[in-house]
Parts: sequence; structure tokens; C-alpha cells
Amino acid sequence: MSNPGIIFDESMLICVDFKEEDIIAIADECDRFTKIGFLPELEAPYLGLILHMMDLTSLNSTDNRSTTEALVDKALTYTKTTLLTDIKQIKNSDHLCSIYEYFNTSTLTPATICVSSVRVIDAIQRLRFLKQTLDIASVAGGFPMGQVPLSSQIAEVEFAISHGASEIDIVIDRGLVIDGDFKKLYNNLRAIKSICNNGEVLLKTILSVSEIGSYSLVYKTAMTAMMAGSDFIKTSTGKEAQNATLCHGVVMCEAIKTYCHKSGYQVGIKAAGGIKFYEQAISWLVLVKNQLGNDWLKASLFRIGASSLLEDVVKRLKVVLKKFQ
Ligand SMILES: O=C[C@H](O)COP(=O)(O)O
Repeated sequence: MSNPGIIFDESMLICVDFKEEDIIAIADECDRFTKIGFLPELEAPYLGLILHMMDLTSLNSTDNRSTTEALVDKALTYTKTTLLTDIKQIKNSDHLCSIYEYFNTSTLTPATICVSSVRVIDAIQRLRFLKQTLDIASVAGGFPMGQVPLSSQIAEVEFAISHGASEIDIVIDRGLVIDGDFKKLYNNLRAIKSICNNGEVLLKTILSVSEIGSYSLVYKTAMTAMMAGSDFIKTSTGKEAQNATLCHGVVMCEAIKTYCHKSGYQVGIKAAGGIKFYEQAISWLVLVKNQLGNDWLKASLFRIGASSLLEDVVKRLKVVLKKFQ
């Protein structure tokens, strides 16, 4: 269900004084779990979930029609062609059932492909040509800096939706956060939410956490984005000098929990930027599971945005699935 947002309430920005050592302890615990390793019965579905929750991304200045077509083709076929043989070789029928639950043909594609607004049409045309469907997410709002007028942000979001994007990953003007102008940030995001087809188009707001600075500013930005109606809060553009850490994730989860408690709406979390290895993805999954609960372990509430993670997850899955053969 889409988050409709609530009226701006400054008191919702008040947050606890986040203690670095507490946050690090929570994040370290997630990493520790991942390092210890999981039984294959658990690791296989976790990796399957990661595939299913992935926004397979290409956001390069050199992207063009053919690279976008290749991205669509990869999303539709890479996992299937690489893994189906391994799945079919599983001998134990109990395992086969549980594995198929996670690896049926519909979950062998990522949640979306994520591209720039001008590339959405290329992806849609390729899907039409192939007679296939796949959700398309578009970054927008002057990605990655967000230093454009609101009218330009709105025009770009309308452009992406009119070409077929069903999800918008919007960047924010980080200057507003640094200036403490959360009301203006709220109004800007509210204006963008209002053109998301009554919640039919998912709004994912990119916080760029490493540029914002303190944990309390991350919390306030997350809360503002959710009050304005964001369906997801997303860590990073992938273009910042530093990517998001699990510690930033802890603070975002805190904000999501509080918003859910006060408003009754569940908002999703998207980790993105520099996630290239399956261990990193599993650590984020464990964080979300521990902090928000199993409810969040689905594509409607958890995403990992990554340009170079798919191969590593599939490679690891081939190793894990062998244990069932
Ligand atoms: O939204 C997704 C990010 O831009 C992906 O970043 P990445 O290229 O570091 O995986």
C-alpha cells in the first residue's frame, strides 16, 4: 500500500540523541551474522529474496538505447539461464519445494531495472518488442545533485511517468537539509508526490545520507520524506564520494519504525550505492529483518539498488544450491 503521507508536523523531527557506540553495535551484529555464515536452507532463500528485491541499475552518462536494451535483456534472462539447471538438479524433494518457493520463474527477475528518465522509453520499447513485462524505475529531479528548480524536478518526473516509469527515485536538494529548511523539503516532495498518479507510481526518496552528515539530520530528512508521502527512503545515489553504511541504515530503520507507529503507514527502505558483493547485501537484509521485522522482507518494502551485484549473488547461489544436489 502506498504511503499517502501526513501533514507536516515539526514535532516528528525530534529524535533521540543517537549514540555512535549503540549504532555501531547494532550494525556490527548484522555483519557478524553474515561473517559466521548461514545454513544453506537459510542462505538460499535469503539470496533468492535479494535477487527478487533488486533494482538492477544503470545510471551512467554514457547509457544509450543499446545499453538499456542490454540491461532489460539481462534482467529478464541472466538469472534464469544461469540458475535453472542448478535448480533442476536438486534431488531432495523437500528442499526442491522450499527452493522453488523462492526460485519460481516469476522471482527470477529483479524487482525493476532502474535507469535515467531519458532511457525509460528505450526500456519500454524493448519490453514491448519482447512481449514481456518488468517494472521500470527512473531516477529524477536532476540526478544525482538535485540542484534544479522544483519546476524542473516536476517536469522530469512527469516525463518519466508519461514514458512508462512505475517508480520514481527522486533526489533531494541537500542544501535544504544543511539549511534546516525541512518545511520546504516537505513541500517540494509533496508536490512531487501529487503527480505520482494517486500512489500508483511508487515514490522513492534518495536521502544521500553520507552528504547530509549527522545521524540526527539523516533521521530528520527521512522523517520529512515520509511525512511528504515517500513510499521508500533510499540511502544514496551511488555517485557520492562515500556510500551509505549499515549505521545510516540503523537510523533510517528507527525513523521508519517511529513513522509507522505514529501514522500507521509502512514505508520501505532501499539500500544503494557500492553494494557489489552478496555478503554486503545479506548484511543489509539482516539489518532490515532485525530492525523492522520479517514483514519488511519483500520487494514492496525492501530494495537493494545495484549496478554490479547480480553476478555475485548468482555466483554464490550456484555454490549454495550445489549443497542440495
Ligand atoms: O540507485 C542505485 C545506485 O546508483 C547504484 O549504485 P552502484 O552503481 O554503486 O551499484
